[in-house]
Amino acid sequence: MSDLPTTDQHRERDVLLDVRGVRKIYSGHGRTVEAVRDLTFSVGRGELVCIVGPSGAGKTTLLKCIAGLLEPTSGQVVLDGRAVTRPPESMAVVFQEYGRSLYAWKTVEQNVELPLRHKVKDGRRRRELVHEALAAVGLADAHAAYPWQLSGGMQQRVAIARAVAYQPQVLLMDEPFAAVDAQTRADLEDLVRSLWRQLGVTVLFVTHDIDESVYLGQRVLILSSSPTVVMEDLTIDLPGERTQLETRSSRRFAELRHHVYEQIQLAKHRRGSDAPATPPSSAGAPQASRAEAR
Ligand SMILES: Nc1ncnc2c1ncn2[C@@H]1O[C@H](COP(=O)(O)OP(=O)(O)OP(=O)(O)O)[C@@H](O)[C@H]1O
Repeated sequence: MSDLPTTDQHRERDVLLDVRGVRKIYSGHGRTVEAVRDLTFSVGRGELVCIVGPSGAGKTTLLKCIAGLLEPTSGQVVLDGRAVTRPPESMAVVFQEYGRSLYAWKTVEQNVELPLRHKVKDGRRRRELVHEALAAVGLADAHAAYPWQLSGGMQQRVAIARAVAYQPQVLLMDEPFAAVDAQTRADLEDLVRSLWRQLGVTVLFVTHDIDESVYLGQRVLILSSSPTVVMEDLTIDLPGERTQLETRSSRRFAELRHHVYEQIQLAKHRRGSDAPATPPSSAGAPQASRAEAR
């Protein structure tokens, strides 16, 4: 590919999240696994950054370290100038398994309100936030339903509403749409982009799906195989206004997608120990169907 911008030549930006040399080694039961070797990158305030990498590359591990749910073996995560040592109030996480993250015996409204209870003491303000968040994800009418009465896509909307109601500075999403059908997934992708634009929240989105990463992101971080490093930090120079039909059928989308696909293929065989700091960009025809980084 001719002119792929890498984010090394970054514009000046206001860094909100700084991941500095994060390494994570799991040990126990006579086994040690170096899941993440050395991850360094930053995310600007209000950016939407996607992370793709081969299966087992340590994406979930990284997100847990960022969320303060896991302690890195070495390195540091800094949020707005402060080291993250436990889950920060200004972060919310949406996981893939919406079924397990919602309480079946609580209504939609109660599920969204729950994490707010310790953050917003004023009950009226809490209910306002809950209703605004449900309206923002198109579920205003479902507030009294129970999760099990909703489709998978609707349940994931509830999980997103819960994160949005919390008014986070940073929204972390770990393969949030992996378990829904293709049409629902497209709708939820558009929902994420519209909430991001509307709320000005900073989003870090982990996905296996190469098309999804290019469609959603302003940048895509491509990870190597485990032990993991950032192989490439790619700027997605598609227009800000994106639509499933037009954006995905544009030439630039195909070029970017092709490039990420190719890097992921390389990443599968390249471990952190031998990934170059800034790999070259390359050209070629787009791959066929929706590509997965597995
Ligand atoms: N609690 C744990 N204890 C030991 N090893 C672990 C633990 N969690 C993850 N690992 C190992 O760390 C590596 C990275 O796992 P992780 O789940 O972070 O990768 P991933 O990129 O999110 O995977 P996938 O794409 O398949 O979801 C894997 O080799 C995994 O087996």
